[in-house]
Amino acid sequence: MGSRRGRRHGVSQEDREVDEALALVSRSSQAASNPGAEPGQDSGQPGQEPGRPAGPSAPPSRTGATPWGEARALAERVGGAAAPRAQRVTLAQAVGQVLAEPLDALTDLPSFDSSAMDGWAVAGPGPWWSVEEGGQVLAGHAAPGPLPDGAAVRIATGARVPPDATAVIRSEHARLDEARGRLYARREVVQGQDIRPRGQECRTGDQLLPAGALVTPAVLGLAAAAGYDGLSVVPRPRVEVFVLGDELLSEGLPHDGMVRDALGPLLAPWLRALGAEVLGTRHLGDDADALHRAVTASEADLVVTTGGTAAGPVDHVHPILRKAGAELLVDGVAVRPGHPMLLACLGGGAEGRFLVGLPGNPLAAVSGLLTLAEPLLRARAQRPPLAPYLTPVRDDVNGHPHDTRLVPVVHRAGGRDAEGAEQAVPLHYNGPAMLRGIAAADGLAVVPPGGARAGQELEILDLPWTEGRFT
Ligand SMILES: Nc1nc2c(c(=O)[nH]1)N[C@H]1C(S)=C(S)[C@@H](COP(=O)(O)OP(=O)(O)OC[C@H]3O[C@@H](n4cnc5c(N)ncnc54)[C@H](O)[C@@H]3O)O[C@H]1N2
Ligand code: MOO
Repeated sequence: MGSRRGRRHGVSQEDREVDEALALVSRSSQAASNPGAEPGQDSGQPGQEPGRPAGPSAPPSRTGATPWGEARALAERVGGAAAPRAQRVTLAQAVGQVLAEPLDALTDLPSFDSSAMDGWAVAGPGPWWSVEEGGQVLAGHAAPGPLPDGAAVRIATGARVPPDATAVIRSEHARLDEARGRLYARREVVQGQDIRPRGQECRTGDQLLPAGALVTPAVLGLAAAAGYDGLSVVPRPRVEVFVLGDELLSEGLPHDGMVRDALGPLLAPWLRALGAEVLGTRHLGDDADALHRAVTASEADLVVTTGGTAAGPVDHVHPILRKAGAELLVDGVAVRPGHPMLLACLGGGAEGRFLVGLPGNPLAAVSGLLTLAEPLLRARAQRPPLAPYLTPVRDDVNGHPHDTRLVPVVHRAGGRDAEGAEQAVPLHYNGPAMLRGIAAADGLAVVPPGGARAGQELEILDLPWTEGRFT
């Protein structure tokens, strides 16, 4: 706390008043109804109704904190400001990255006239005589010779259609009189049927996908079919995580005032799900020199720290950023939880190297991850912006008088109203030090200052596992 620009050291009277007011409301009206809420986090101002803007008696807004939407937009801008050079990688390495160049077909597809079915290639009207007893044209085999008019030859799906063949008849639609060596069609034969002509899907040079397309497993298949052995992609942003705090344990039960490090295990896979390459996660304790050395020596495009963003005696993030000559771009965001989060530029030339300082409280850290790291990484990897996604909220949600709130919700898995329309169900256990709510959630609802009424549409930030899948 106290991390707003120009007054990082100490807590102002104004800040104390805000938090005391919120804590009182929370204790009197929230605690009983919402066991998971924490003082100052799940409450509106006294007497305030959800969905109403803060009235004249609302505590004053904190100065210097960047509005939530502005902070996200700024993180996206700096992330996208300098496009990193394209990188040539194998197909397998490219999955999950973004195409740096359009995917142009290197060949016609199919690259030869091919049979769509197992059956007979025929030339001209029937009945046909079999070209050679037991003869057949198989996929991948040598080019067959021309088919004389009136002839038929067995053919397999994917095999080259002999020159001069006029149709393919599926085996189940043909009858072979073996004694006479004659082939009869059981139904009308249409010129060209079940022949896939060369270039049906694309011609050499056709654009199959534009630059910027996400390389999905389906894109890998298409690229391979179209002749690619590797792809030119936008490199994944490299991220290094420094977990701060002497009180953190890496295993076993919490004891003696120590707590388990919840962010080390959470951040690397979450960052990977956001498209980053994670160089490593290191626990640095509360050692300012070690943090300074680690931040200045890091080769990452983005350094993510956890904890130490406030103004306590061992909160070293601001001092080491000053010492490193970093430029603070965002120093506190008007969002709960997570308001002490910060974004700094560490220099690094045209492309820029950045640091996102996540608050130590675990849900506050998730809030910082989605507010600052996600847009920065997305823009740097040149992934397309996400269209805002709105859904009505099932229940009233208390808001902060001035700040945006991010509240864990379930919206895909089971949140439906009587008519079956999707709705977001706000979850309890959403205090800044709690992960119980977010662990059960598939999104975070963006609650405007003043709160929201049941039925009101709120923006939802999807979590990477929203659709029930995670790799
Ligand atoms: N006087 C004030 N103090 C605080 C304020 C305030 O407004 N005035 N704001 C509080 C808020 S809100 C937050 S968020 C935290 C942010 O503080 P820091 O970023 O400096 O975080 P720490 O002090 O290092 O830790 C806070 C809390 O989180 C626990 N923690 C830290 N790292 C981890 C981890 N990896 N895994 C699990 N838990 C972690 C830590 O033990 C503390 O309990 O400041 C408040 N203070
Ligand atoms: O409200 Mo703090 O920002 O716990 O997260």
